[in-house]
Amino acid sequence: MHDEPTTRLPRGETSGAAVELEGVRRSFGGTPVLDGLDLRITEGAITTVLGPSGTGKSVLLKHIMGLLEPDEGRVRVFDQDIWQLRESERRALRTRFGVLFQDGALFGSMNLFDNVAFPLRRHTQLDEDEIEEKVMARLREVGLESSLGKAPNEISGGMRKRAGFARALIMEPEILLFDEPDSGLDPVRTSLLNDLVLSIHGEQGGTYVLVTHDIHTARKVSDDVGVLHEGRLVHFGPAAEAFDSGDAFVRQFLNGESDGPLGMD
Ligand SMILES: Nc1ncnc2c1ncn2[C@@H]1O[C@H](COP(=O)(O)OP(=O)(O)OP(=O)(O)O)[C@@H](O)[C@H]1O
Repeated sequence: MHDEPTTRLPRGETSGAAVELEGVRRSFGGTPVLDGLDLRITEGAITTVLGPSGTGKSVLLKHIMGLLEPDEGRVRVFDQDIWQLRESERRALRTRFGVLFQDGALFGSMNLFDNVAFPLRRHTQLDEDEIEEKVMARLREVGLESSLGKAPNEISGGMRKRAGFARALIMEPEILLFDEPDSGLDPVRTSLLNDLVLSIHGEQGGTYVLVTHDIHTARKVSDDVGVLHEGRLVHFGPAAEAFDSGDAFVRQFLNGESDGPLGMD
């Protein structure tokens, strides 16, 4: 049984961070994936974490949401150390997150309307008229109101991402996590999705965290950029600075060069 989390700030004071990771270590089968990672995600900002395939970007998102517990280190969400909370409090904290998974993670047996309505039907007492109003508003925002009766396999990859975005927004999350929103999309559709991310964030605010290996996405949408390599952030700061970094790995990765410390393995 836990008392009030010891790391919570005095009432009325906030750190301005939506999420903070401090010295987070996590291994799988003896192999370190996160190796003393520090990260501060500013409330209201769009933060992008870039890194090569298999560096632990998805593992990082799961730590941010409290789905994976670090072997060492702390994760604070809205100034609460989430592993000092009771399970019920942690579950309540997770409802403040929305997630857009790589493939949209839509239910194949449901049309788009029912996919977007699903969290409301499951987690709220709203009646069907109220649900319809909210779902239609979200589908309109992402330009899918005329496809509401379609199944996920009847629409394009870009439309599936947008439907996943609408579903991620439906519970009005304060923090929205995007796991490679651009994977599998061509450059034009990636750019259109990024425009949509920016316009919805501009209208509604909230804290967005994207993980991606697409530097164009990072350039376009980010306030802050972190670069993950070998379990740590080798760079973190305002987007403009990331692209001028003197670090050899950061420069190689962000400029897509074959020459540098990052090899084929
Ligand atoms: N539950 C798990 N059990 C064992 N190993 C895991 C688990 N989750 C992740 N890993 C390992 O952690 C490493 C990082 O995986 P992760 O999916 O976070 O990478 P990523 O950067 O998101 O990759 P990609 O860009 O290819 O999606 C991989 O080697 C993966 O096999």
